[in-house]
Amino acid sequence: MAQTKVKQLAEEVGIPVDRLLARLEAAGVDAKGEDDGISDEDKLKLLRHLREGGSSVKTDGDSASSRRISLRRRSTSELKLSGSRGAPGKTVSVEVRKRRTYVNRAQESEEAAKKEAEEAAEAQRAAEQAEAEAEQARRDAEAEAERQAQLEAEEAARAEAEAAAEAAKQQAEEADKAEPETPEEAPAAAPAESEVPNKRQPTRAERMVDHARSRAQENLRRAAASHGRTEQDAERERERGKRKELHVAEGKQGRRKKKSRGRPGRVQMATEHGFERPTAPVIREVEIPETITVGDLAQRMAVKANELIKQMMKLGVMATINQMIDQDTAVLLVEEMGHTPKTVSDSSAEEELLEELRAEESGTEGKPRAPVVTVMGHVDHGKTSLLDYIRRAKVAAGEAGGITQHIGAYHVAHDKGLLTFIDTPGHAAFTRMRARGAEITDIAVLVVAADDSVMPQTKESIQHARAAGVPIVVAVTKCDVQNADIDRVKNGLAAEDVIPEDWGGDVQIVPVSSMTGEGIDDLLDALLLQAEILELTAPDDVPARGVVIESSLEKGRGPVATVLVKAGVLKRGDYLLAGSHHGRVRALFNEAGEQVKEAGASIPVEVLGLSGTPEAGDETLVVANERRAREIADQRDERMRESKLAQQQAARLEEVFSQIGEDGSGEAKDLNLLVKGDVQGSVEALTESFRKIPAEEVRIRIVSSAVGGLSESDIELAAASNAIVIGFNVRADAKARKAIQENGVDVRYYSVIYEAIQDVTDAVSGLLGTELREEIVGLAEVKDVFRSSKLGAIAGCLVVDGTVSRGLPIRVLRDNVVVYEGELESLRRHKDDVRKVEAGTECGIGVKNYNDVKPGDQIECYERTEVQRKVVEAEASA
Ligand SMILES: Nc1nc2c(ncn2[C@@H]2O[C@H](COP(=O)(O)OP(=O)(O)OP(=O)(O)O)[C@@H](O)[C@H]2O)c(=O)[nH]1
Repeated sequence: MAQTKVKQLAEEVGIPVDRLLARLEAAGVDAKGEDDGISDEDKLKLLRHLREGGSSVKTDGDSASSRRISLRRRSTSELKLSGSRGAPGKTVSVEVRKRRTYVNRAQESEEAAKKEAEEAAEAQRAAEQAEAEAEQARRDAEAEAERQAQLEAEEAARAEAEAAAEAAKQQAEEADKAEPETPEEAPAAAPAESEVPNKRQPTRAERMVDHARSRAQENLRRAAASHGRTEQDAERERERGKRKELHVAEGKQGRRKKKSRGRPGRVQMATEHGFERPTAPVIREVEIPETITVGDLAQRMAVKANELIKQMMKLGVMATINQMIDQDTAVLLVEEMGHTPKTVSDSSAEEELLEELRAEESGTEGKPRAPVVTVMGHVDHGKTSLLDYIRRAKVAAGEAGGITQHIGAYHVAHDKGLLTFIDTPGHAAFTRMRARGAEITDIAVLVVAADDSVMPQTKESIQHARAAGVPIVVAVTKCDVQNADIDRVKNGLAAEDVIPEDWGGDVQIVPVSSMTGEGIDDLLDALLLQAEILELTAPDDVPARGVVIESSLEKGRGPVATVLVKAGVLKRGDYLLAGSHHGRVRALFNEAGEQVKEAGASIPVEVLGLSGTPEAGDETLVVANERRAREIADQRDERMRESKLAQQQAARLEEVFSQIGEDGSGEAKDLNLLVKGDVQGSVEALTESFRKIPAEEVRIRIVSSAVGGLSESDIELAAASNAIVIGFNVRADAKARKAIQENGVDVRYYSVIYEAIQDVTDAVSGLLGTELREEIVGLAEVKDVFRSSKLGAIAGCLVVDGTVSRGLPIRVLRDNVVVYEGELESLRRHKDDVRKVEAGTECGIGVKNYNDVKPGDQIECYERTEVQRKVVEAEASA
């Protein structure tokens, strides 16, 4: 017979061993200890006893406990999460506690129902708790491990859910199992069990199982979503983070890595991009100077330099980023890239500045200023001695040590006023200054030695002064010498049309001696008197401007420039522009070597602080700031470089007439001529004839006429006076030829007087007319030739230079030899008729009445323009 031990039975029914022993004793079963065996018969005995009223068996419990029996079940399971990527694994203990109490419904049906509901709720809570723990475990796992862990978490969640479901199922089964037993085996101990088989018991079990299953499914779904989110999950994520996508990554959120959501409480910044994609291409107005680098142009168009270089390659131009391109090319490129070009002159900034200065000066009243004097004359006549005497006697007078320094100019305080002397004697310096456009001299002192009278250079000096329109005061030097003859000097001067005052003319003649100092004060008086007549004034409350007299690079001082102020007051600290250099005036020194704070009109000063050494004759301007100074200096530098390449614009005979009225004034224009001939007779004949040419619109001026070959001085005078040189049976010497080349002076040689007169006559009367000049505007290379029944031979070409336009005359070249001249009949691009085709573009060209065009030929497209006709070719090299 099968025997169960008391202990086992007590465990099975869930009551203490003592209590079971008491009940067994009451039922008459002989069982003393927990290890005593109980047979089936004993069990039935106990059951019978219990049915018969065993419920009232007194135990140490209360009466209520006799009416019910509680089954407690605790199941513990372990959830093992293996770590990934080196993270340690984790074990989560899951404990499910369940308690079920069976109540005798016969006695407490209502109460039992209530209790049952509570128990069911408790069971439900227990299951939920288990699931909550599983959920927590899943979250932890999610945080610690990534994809691999998720997969395992999925597994674990499923296992756990199944465990929970299993637990619930087991419980339900147990309840089911208890059902048949209860009415027979333990009616007293568990009277409620007689009622267990009612309909509610299995329903509840099923419900719990269903619930556990649905939870398991939910867990599964979440686990799966953690590494492959569904659309709803993404939406939820967006909602949670309030994160908005960039338009550039639309629909690509799945690619992004999960990022930290920042510190709690931190203000969530909008992550939307600030840049908005333009809706239409931006068309810019691009300023184009006369020359520009590729890189700079690209920057102005806001495109990458590479893009621009590519575009240039398309047009057939190979260029690097730092390459300079001219304005025309730049304009073409800007148009090609869809922007609007705006050409600006290199001198625009300077013009603007000068315009401002002019406007400022025009409204300002001029103040009297000292005259600026230049000393000229024949060699050894005493120019340097005179200047030295004045400087020594007048500048250094009263100064300690009497040290003076040569700065190119100095000023003298005489009893009656101030005078400024240019310290470089001779007309060469004077002319050079003039040639550079610097008209700084107010009065010319013509030095003539009393013992020598008028000499060739005296005459030249007179001509230079006249050409510049500068009044002359004659200083007859060496009056102290024995053979001094002032009357002879006066005679010589009168022969040159310099008439002394005492002879009824307007030229003051002052005898002086640089040895004794005799007459020096009279000379200064005469100069001041002349200045008074000239009424020299300059505004002083305008930005200072002046002219560079000379400059040098000095050790320890840097670039030093002597500037003669023409208007305004130059001060220390001013931003000065001098030629193509600029800088802030660091210090100013006068001719005595003393530092001064400022210098007004007609005062020469040494300026320290410039970026380089400007050239004599360069204009200086004070500008508002360094940026402007640098801008204009750069433009001037650029212009200078260009002018070195291009020949200086000198007057040309054929342009004389065409320039009439160009300035819009309608006034007569001067035609300056410098005449040199082999003999006096021919020179006189020429000058007389020129003066007699009837010209209404052109006024002929003979700047100089002399016998002899063309000298450097002649060319300099012609350049400074914008004169045309007429050489009759004479040629230029080597120095003069060099000067001709440098200055671009128009020199014409004749051997027949009539021809010279005729040319000048034609020039001033406009009879030179115009001639047609050709300009090649485009060149195309023939790549292939197609035959068309309608159009004949069509040359498939690539335009390699310039522009090929319809309606212009063309030439067909074979090996650089013209083989045909004609017209362009058709110009096509991709079967479309076009008006013009730019360089770098392919096109089809049909040549009118010419079918013999071959691959390799070149088609030149040219334009005819009218230009002033040239009379006689200058033979400068002769
Ligand atoms: N007795 C006397 N001699 C003078 C006078 N002026 C100049 N001399 C002398 O004449 C010579 C030439 O004088 P410079 O002053 O050198 O003449 P310059 O015109 O400057 O000469 P270059 O520089 O060669 O053009 C010198 O020996 C002087 O001493 C003067 O007024 N009286």
